Amino acid sequence: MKIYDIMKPWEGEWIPERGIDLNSDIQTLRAVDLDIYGARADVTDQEGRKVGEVDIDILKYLVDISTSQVLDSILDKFQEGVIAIDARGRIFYLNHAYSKILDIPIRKIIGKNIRQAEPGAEIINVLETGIPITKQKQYIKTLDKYVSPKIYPMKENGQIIGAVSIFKDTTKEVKLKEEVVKANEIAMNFKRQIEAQQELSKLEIVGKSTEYLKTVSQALIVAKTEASVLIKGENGSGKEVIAKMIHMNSGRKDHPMITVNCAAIPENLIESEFFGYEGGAFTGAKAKGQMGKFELANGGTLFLDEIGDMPFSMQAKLLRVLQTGEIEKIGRQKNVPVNVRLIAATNQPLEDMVAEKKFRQDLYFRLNIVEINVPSLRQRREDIGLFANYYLQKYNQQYQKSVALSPEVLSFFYSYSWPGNVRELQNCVEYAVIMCTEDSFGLEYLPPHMLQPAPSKEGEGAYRGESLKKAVSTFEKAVILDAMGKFKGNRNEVMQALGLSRRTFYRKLKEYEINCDKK
Ligand SMILES: Nc1ncnc2c1ncn2[C@@H]1O[C@H](COP(=O)(O)OP(=O)(O)OP(=O)(O)O)[C@@H](O)[C@H]1O
Repeated sequence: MKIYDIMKPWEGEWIPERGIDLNSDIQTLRAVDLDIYGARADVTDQEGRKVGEVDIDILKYLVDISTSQVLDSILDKFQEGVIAIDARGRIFYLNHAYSKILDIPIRKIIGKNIRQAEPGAEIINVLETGIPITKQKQYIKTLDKYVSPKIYPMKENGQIIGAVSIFKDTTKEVKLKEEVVKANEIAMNFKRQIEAQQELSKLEIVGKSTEYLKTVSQALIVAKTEASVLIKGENGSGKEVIAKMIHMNSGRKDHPMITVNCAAIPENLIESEFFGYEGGAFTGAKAKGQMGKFELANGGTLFLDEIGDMPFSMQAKLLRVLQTGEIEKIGRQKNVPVNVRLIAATNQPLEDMVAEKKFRQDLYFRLNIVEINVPSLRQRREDIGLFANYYLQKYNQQYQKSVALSPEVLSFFYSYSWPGNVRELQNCVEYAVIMCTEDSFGLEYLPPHMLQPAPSKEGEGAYRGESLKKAVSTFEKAVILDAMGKFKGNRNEVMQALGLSRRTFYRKLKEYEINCDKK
């Protein structure tokens, strides 16, 4: 502060004998030097003319409080910690708040060099660079505290003569804010879980375990975007169910969702299945041509199930469509633009397949913008009872029966590993409802692969009063369902084990309405 900041201006003309220069710095004055003045001192300009007057009492007071002792007592009233170092880094001042916040007695560090007392302290950087540092939040791990430091260089005539750091203990505020954020997150998760549950009941989807609701809420979030989604999960865990949910909650819900099971299409037909062809494009082609899945899904969603089974050559073609937004229809000169959202699903470790060069890395990245994992039934055991009752009701209705679930079967269900997941449970309940001739089914009615069957005389009890044709179909369906469970829903293995051609196999699935064909 300068003298002119506190002087009372003088309007008359008078040249004094002695006065204080109006540019004098108050801090540089000494109280004893002011004793030569009376009650007032004259203030003079550079030519020695009186330009004002100052009250000596006030001036002496201000000179006094600028001594370090007074400053000390003021700084000591601060709740903020203050530390000051000189040009060499020696600590010449710190207040009690500093000592309290950082839990260091003053005597331990006063007079020491900051480089030894606190190596790596930010104030050293400020001393060396002259650039101030302000931080909203700095964590002190050893004390589990947060501070918000403001560190300034002290300069005189452009030279750095020291640095001062002022910081507040913000631990309570930061922790409170963190609590609030956490509470919001919990509320948000809760809200999402409620939304997920509402969505499930709307779509007749079963599941209330936290793991499954998490998957459902992720699906609902991603549904609102246009991002490609890769759904991962074991066979029969419900990947297609999640894909449908994404489609039904997206802006494309009024357009079709077309499902392609990449494993079910023979390699030589896959291109025409995807892109379609013009009439007469090749021998055996339909006269009117055929639309491919991309065209059918235009405006909507294309769900590529078992993407890991897509032939490598086809992967390149798919990638091109994703990059250009156009398809090359067989037999057509001009490319056809398509607007399709892609959802892919796999039960194979695609990352490993990429490493083994069995799956294109560029396509993998393109598909895997968002990844959703569907938990296996083992990972959500609390849903097992729900599913069991849900399917029991469904198949009792379908087969006009009123079979109940015995407690021993239910407890077996909870302990079983369900390698084929929801589909296996569904097939198992359907099988049991078909086979059961009693009011409630016990373990003996479960598909044989799940348990060691009790030895029985061949054919005993096989006749149940129905025609041979009906009995054969019932048995055939049960065998397919059982094999589906045994091979965890892997259709290729089931086909092989049952000695069926791909065509016959899919025809039988259709005929018996076995729910695993992605059509
Ligand atoms: N949450 C659920 N609620 C009701 N049914 C479900 C649920 N999840 C799966 N399912 C049923 O389980 C069966 C298998 O589901 P889905 O076809 O979606 O599995 P997936 O993982 O796509 O199978 P795959 O690996 O064979 O392609 C279907 O009949 C489906 O309706």
